[in-house]
Amino acid sequence: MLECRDLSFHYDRHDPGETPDFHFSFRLAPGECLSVEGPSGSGKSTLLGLLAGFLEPAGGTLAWQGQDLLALPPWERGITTVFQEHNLFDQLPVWLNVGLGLAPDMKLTREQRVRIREGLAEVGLEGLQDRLPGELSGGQRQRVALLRALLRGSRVLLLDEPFSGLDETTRDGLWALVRRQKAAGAAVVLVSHDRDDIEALADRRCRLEGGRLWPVD
Ligand SMILES: Nc1ncnc2c1ncn2[C@@H]1O[C@H](COP(=O)(O)OP(=O)(O)OP(=O)(O)O)[C@@H](O)[C@H]1O
Repeated sequence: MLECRDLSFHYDRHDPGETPDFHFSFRLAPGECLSVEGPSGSGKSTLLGLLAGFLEPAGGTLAWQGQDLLALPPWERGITTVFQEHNLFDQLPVWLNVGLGLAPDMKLTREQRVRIREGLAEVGLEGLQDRLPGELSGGQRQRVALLRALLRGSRVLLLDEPFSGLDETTRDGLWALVRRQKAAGAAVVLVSHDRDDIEALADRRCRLEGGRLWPVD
């Protein structure tokens, strides 16, 4: 269970802007997907940043199966985030960019190489394994980043509008990969406004408003 209890945060500001203080609480079982909707500026990236460990909360608790995650740096939390920007390594070919998810030291086993090749085919990138990210379209780069995150097999996946702008076939392939991760026990937080994505993947929906998460029926 991913358990987030009154995880709170506020930005230091000098202006009297309208950004509220944030207080996030939710529970997410292994294999479950929670979708988060909310208007621009409502705090969706802030929520993901707190969960991933890129922002430090002012208070509250965050635990996975009872283990305190706040005590751990981002890379030890077992959480993988896919942001809107793809964060690929420009100097590495596609297959190695994906491989970094499986072996951060880039020493890939035969099985891992096979898994990468299969994964690339599943998301419609067959034959592009030797290209550099700069030689791909935006949608292709998005698929590389997603595939890297999904093959990593993290216990918690944070997805920020991951399927926007993709054609249906590609999106279906990526949905299938996310479902497989769910079946393997990953808890997924999906930031999305896309009704199809939400219906395809989310077990529960919530909305971010006034700095808090509210359930949506
Ligand atoms: N570094 C910062 N300093 C001060 N305020 C910030 C900072 N980053 C974000 N904010 C404010 O915090 C609020 C939440 O921002 P956040 O980026 O989490 O929203 P969001 O829901 O992800 O928005 P979008 O959908 O546009 O990406 C906004 O009002 C934003 O102006």
